[in-house]
Amino acid sequence: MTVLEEIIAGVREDLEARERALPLEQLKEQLEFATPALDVMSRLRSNPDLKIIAEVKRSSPSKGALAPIEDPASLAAAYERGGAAIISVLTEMRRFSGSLADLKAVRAAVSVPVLRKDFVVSEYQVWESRAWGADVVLLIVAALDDAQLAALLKLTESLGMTALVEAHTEAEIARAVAAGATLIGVNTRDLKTLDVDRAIFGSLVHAIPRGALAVAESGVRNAEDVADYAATGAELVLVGEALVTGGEPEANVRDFIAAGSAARQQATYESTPASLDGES
Ligand SMILES: O=C(O)c1ccccc1NCC(=O)[C@H](O)[C@H](O)COP(=O)(O)O
Repeated sequence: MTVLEEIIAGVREDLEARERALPLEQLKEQLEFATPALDVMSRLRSNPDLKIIAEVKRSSPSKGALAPIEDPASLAAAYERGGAAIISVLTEMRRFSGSLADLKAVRAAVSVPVLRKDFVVSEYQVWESRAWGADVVLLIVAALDDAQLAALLKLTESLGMTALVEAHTEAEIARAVAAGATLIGVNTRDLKTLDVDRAIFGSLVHAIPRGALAVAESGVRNAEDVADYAATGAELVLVGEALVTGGEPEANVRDFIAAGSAARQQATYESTPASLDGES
């Protein structure tokens, strides 16, 4: 079994227990009272800067324990003060020490969109994400077949949420596009081996259509890495470990945005015909 398959096996077991405790029909009733999800794509498209998705991440299969994060709401509030466009909350319990309670606490603490970062393999989890306050749901192409991906994306959007559809290869990006994804992530961590290769983003970004937004995920150690992703075409960068272990989360998010935005501007300038000609 790959790491991804092992994680998903555990996710399915935990999911069965939650479905027994709260069947889907009862869960749907809770949504009648939920506030609508935020319009994430409009917010993202209205801002030309490099945007940071800042993650609440206690532990991971690749690194083990990262940070205790006793108060995820305070961490998320610091990320928001630093300018994070989206707060990502890992809700998987066994390997990432996350929970739906973290998602709810973060939702209550910030006004920016909140991403439920988990291994979504069923419609129940999509309904659940909305019920616990998510605006964005992660859908991992490698974890789903084409029919599942299309159905989960459709359900996510029908509930007013946005799907961050994550790929790791050109073929997976093609599947994300075929399913109708408009927010497409390239995870530079191979979820089967856990190896990180940041250069993968630059080599695959051309496959993401212009109408979609490109997200570089994983492996950021510092502002320079954010700038490198931005220079090669990232509109958003998802950062976990560097923010939870780096201290000063607010200042670090701010620095990452500044470095990424400067690199984006430089890349745009260099690609305009006038600048190539040396004209002003
Ligand atoms: O982080 C892991 O080790 C991991 C292993 C298996 C599946 C998913 C995993 N991480 C999820 C993520 O995508 C990252 O948390 C996210 O991109 C941030 O990565 P990083 O900045 O490298 O912490």
